[in-house]
Amino acid sequence: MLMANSLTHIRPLTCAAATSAPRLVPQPRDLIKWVKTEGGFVHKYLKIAQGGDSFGLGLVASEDIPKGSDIIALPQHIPLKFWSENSLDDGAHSSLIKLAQHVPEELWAMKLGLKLLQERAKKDSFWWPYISNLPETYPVPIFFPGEDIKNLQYAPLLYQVNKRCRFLLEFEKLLKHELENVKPDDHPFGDQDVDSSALGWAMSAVSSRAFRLYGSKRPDGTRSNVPMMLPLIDMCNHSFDPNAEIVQEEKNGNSNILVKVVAGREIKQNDPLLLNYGCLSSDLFLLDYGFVIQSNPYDCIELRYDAALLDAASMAAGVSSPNFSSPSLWQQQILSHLNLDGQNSDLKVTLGGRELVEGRLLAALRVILSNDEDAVKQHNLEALNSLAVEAPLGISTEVSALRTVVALCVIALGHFPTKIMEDEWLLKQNVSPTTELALQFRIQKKSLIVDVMRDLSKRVKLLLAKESAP
Ligand SMILES: C[S@@+](CC[C@H](N)C(=O)[O-])C[C@H]1O[C@@H](n2cnc3c(N)ncnc32)[C@H](O)[C@@H]1O
Repeated sequence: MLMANSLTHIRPLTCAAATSAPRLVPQPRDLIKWVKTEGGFVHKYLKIAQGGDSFGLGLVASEDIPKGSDIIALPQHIPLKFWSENSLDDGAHSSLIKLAQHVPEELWAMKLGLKLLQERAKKDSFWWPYISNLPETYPVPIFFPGEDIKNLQYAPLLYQVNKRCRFLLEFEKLLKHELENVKPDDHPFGDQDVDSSALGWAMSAVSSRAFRLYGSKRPDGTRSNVPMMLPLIDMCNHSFDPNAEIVQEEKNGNSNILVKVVAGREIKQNDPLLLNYGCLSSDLFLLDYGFVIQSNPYDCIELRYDAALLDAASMAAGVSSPNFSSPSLWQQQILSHLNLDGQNSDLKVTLGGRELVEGRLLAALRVILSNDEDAVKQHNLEALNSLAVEAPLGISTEVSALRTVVALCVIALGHFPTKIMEDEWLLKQNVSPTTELALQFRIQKKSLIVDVMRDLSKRVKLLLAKESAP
């Protein structure tokens, strides 16, 4: 928690503008004009406006825009990438490359963030009109006060937040060490100090705004996958039901790839332009983007496949002597096929999302609770993994398996220190924006568990009704 506290404030660079999303400078350049001046295309009915409750700014149609229209097109030199066509091959660039080598692949946003910081520190950066339009702060958990990190109440997310905070603090030290004796001309940040707060700002700017798109062609004809910041396009807010999409268009062979936003359907006057950022869990939306989506259909909760816990859950569900802790040899073999047993097994399983119960967990429950080797061997793993395949090992095994999951849900809910009703009450008090996000997040997690329980209980009822039908 202390680590996160130390990242609570980013470098105070400017005074905040009177909008819900203060920008790096109070009156930045007109982004639409800049894109047009640089040879980009912007639809005449597009404007930047307040994006709705707590969305910050967004893009809005000032008149109806027909389906299929090009709305924005950026020529190749406008997106900000780690390797840009217009990067100078100088000492500062080589120092940046060296620093980037210390960033783990999973924190790719920090790598592009280094480039963003370099451009932010440059006096005459080509991208300054874009950078000055970026938000001054990001409501992501690495900047939450310690109390609100605790308020998230969900261990897998707390783990990720702490990991990112630890990385930023370590990286700050590494940067100081590596740049100690660098000549001012070779300094990647124009001889300016970069601390963990500035690194956190850059990492969050990238994680909340960058898109991974096709890069230039490799010699074998395939294209690399390159994260890039897309000025103006990144003013679009998110929806799982978007009205626009990003397409890449090759012009003149390989030399110029346009990145475009095209209307996926008619966009009515005053409608916001919305893109789908991806089918992501609520953990990623909060960690990378700093917002919480109500009833996210792609959210799930993580559990550990733990034999003792499963025995306890099964007994609570009415199974007389479950053998998760002592599976027979044939059951153990199936568990290793499911990667739930043996060296390097992956014991992280999930509930929720499209699958409702992760296939590997469902198959393990069915197999262990069945105890009938012949019956199990009549099915392939695909069938055992699927909730859509109803009761492959008989109704009584299926009921035991589903009830065990319901009991697991009860146990998981018990790990949260507060109940949904208490959280909802707290949300109605005058809480800070970060407390509000933490409360919304944990309400969503708990609601997801309740929804899984409700769905599975319904399935159990239907199965029992079928069993007792004449
Ligand atoms: C790519 S930027 C979009 C432009 C941004 N609203 C701005 O003011 O610059 C992504 C950020 O917009 C906000 N945002 C986008 N979609 C949202 C949504 N559906 N709900 C809440 N906030 C959203 C979040 O702060 C997110 O990190």
